Amino acid sequence: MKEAAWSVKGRWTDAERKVVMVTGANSGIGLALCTRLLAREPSLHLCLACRSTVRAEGARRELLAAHPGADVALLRVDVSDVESVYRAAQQIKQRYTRLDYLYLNAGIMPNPRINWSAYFSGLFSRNVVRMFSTGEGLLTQEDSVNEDGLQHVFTTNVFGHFILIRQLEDLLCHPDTPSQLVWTSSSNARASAFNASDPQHKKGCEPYSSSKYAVDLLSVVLNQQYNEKGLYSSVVCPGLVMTNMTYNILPAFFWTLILPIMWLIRMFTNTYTLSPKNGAEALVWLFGKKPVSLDPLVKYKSSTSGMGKNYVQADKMNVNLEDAERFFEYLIKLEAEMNEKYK
Ligand SMILES: NC(=O)C1=CN([C@@H]2O[C@H](COP(=O)(O)OP(=O)(O)OC[C@H]3O[C@@H](n4cnc5c(N)ncnc54)[C@H](OP(=O)(O)O)[C@@H]3O)[C@@H](O)[C@H]2O)C=CC1
Ligand SMILES: CC(C)CCC[C@@H](C)[C@H]1CC[C@H]2C3=C(CC[C@]12C)[C@@]1(C)CCC(=O)[C@@H](C)[C@@H]1CC3
Repeated sequence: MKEAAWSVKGRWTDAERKVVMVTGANSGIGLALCTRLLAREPSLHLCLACRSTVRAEGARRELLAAHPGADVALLRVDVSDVESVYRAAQQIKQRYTRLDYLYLNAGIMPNPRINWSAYFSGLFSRNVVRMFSTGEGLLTQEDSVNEDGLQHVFTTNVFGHFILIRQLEDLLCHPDTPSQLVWTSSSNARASAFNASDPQHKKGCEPYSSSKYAVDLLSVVLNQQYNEKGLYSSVVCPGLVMTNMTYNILPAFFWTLILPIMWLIRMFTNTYTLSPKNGAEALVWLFGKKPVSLDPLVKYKSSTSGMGKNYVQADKMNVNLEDAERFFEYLIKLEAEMNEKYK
């Protein structure tokens, strides 16, 4: 770290201290991750990258209440707004000389709608377990366009984070001391929801599924491009977790009402992690894992057994490598346009 101003409570951060940044850290899985990381390694420097200063300060207070000595800094960034990402990256470069972990966790699923006819026909099909564990075909969303003319879901879940990584290359790429990117993807990521000719999903009605598949593709290419430079990327699925995102699909009282059913479903699928703490399992597990020991083609899934035991399941991803390369080229082109506009 560079400046005294960023050492909370007037303490300097020494070179050994790991620097961890989490986007979307003020609630849900992001906040649970921060809590668990501090419990595991109290000495780390944690930076909460959030769009709302008020909510970020609230999260920081909560973390400090549980871990009074913790070193927690805040950074304002709206990942749906490319200009905000460039500004944030500038600030990060002024504050830090390196980033050990960058958790790319912020994400949205706006205006979700349940396809009830798919739900009821799925209930009596062979795919019922898959339907409940991935939500495949059950949800549609209504996307919008931001001021740059970019799709909102794509920018928030993928592109804003991509720009952040590219802007922070110097802090992330140290071949002797590798850094790790950890994406909060989803088992809802589906190749058939992604169209390489329409990577922003302008035409479809499943932008969330498409964006999470895009994350999976991107992570694969990032590993190809950056491993030699000391940067590694992994994708995680936290399972189905009760957070603001899921309370946006169905009201909180409904989820509470069907909680016994969800515990029952847990007997058949280990993906109903339900609490943010359980959902953060794979994200915490990756912290401290040697990046070279990780498989770039695997999605690490937080899992909770019927008896409530947490563990991580490694599932091979079904990604199209040609689409991955084509998508990366698309991102690089779009980045060049944004660089011209904002740099
Ligand atoms: N809940 C679940 O079942 C699952 C969630 N996930 C993924 O987990 C991640 C975390 O979601 P979850 O904890 O569930 O939901 P939450 O809504 O609780 O958390 C989302 C976080 O992202 C932040 N965020 C959203 N938009 C932006 C933005 N434009 N700029 C900066 N931050 C932003 C939110 O901030 P704010 O408070 O300001 O809105 C919030 O802190 C997401 O990527 C989601 O797709 C994946 C699989 C399952
Ligand atoms: C469980 C109940 C009796 C009925 C609930 C039906 C649906 C609302 C859920 C069934 C599977 C769920 C699911 C998700 C959302 C809610 C369901 C569709 C996700 C898509 C939420 C976000 C993610 O990223 C996925 C991992 C979830 C997969 C399962």
